[in-house]
Amino acid sequence: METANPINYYALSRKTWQSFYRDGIPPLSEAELQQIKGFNDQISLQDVRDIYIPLTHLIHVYMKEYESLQLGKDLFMQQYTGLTPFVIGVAGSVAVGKSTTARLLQMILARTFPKKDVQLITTDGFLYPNSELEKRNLLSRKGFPESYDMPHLIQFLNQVKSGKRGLKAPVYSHSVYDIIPDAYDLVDQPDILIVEGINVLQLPMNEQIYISDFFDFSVYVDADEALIEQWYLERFGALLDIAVKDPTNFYYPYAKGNRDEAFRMAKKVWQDVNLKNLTDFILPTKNRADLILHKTTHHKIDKIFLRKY
Ligand SMILES: Nc1ncnc2c1ncn2[C@@H]1O[C@H](COP(=O)(O)OP(=O)(O)O)[C@@H](O)[C@H]1O
Ligand SMILES: CC(C)(COP(=O)(O)O)[C@@H](O)C(=O)NCCC(=O)O
Repeated sequence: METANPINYYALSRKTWQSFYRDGIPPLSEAELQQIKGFNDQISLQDVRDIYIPLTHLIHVYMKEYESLQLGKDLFMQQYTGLTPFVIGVAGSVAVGKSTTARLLQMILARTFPKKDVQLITTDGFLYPNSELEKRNLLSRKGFPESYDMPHLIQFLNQVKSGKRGLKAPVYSHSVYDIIPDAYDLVDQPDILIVEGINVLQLPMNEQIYISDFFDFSVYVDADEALIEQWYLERFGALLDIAVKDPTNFYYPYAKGNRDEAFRMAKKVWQDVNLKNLTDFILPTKNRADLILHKTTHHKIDKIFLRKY
């Protein structure tokens, strides 16, 4: 897989990155470490210290610039609009670890800036429900650009930026494999909103405005294809283990059936759907991100690319 364009990015080793802003940061408390382990016990706490803490400082630099530009614009226009949410996009392949990265970021930002309300949504919730995908003959295209209700997502982000209260983001469940009717994530005037999804840096045709127009900072989570496939299959295994106890789970029949056959099916879905989506529609958006986090085996971040301009 091709790496970031070296012309407009600083290529930084993990060692260089972790040397940024090391001083004066209080160590994570036992409760915070437990909280992180609580949502994924595989996460390396070394990564949290070495990668995510410098990252929050970088985001703070962008936030200061954002606030100052907003105030400057208000002064110029002789008006007061107040601060609008700072929006962070997290992009990357299916199963590369976007949602894990986004949750970590949410937790560490909230800890670093205790007065800021940090909220998180995922664009999976803006997929059309399976019934609608079926009508549009798109069931085998889940995750591709046309499977999302982009106008809805754009309108939603516009409302977030306009300071609207009590917004309801629809919710997708991997284990139901569909949108959950009547469920939602509340977005209520956050100071920081993290928007995570495979499509967040895409430039769909027929849209006057893109999702990324609402972003004040963006991250692309990157890794070699073979590793992402491995993580996809590991997650599939974990989904089967959960499903075996629940007949209503989408994966229940696979969990009860022959495990090798189930994995053969998952491999085919990876090859025909998610890998194709990665190659054709997700990877081309990588060089639009402000920061690229490159992961190697065991999800360890080994290289970081920071956009120069
Ligand atoms: N930093 C990490 N350390 C350990 N495991 C991780 C890490 N990030 C992701 N994973 C695992 O990789 C799989 C895919 O991660 P997930 O966050 O669900 O990806 P995405 O949101 O990109 O589809 C999951 O099984 C998750 O537990
Ligand atoms: C819902 C998704 C499009 C989004 O993926 P995510 O980034 O949340 O893992 C994906 O998990 C998916 O369901 N893809 C379709 C093919 C499949 O894996 O079943």
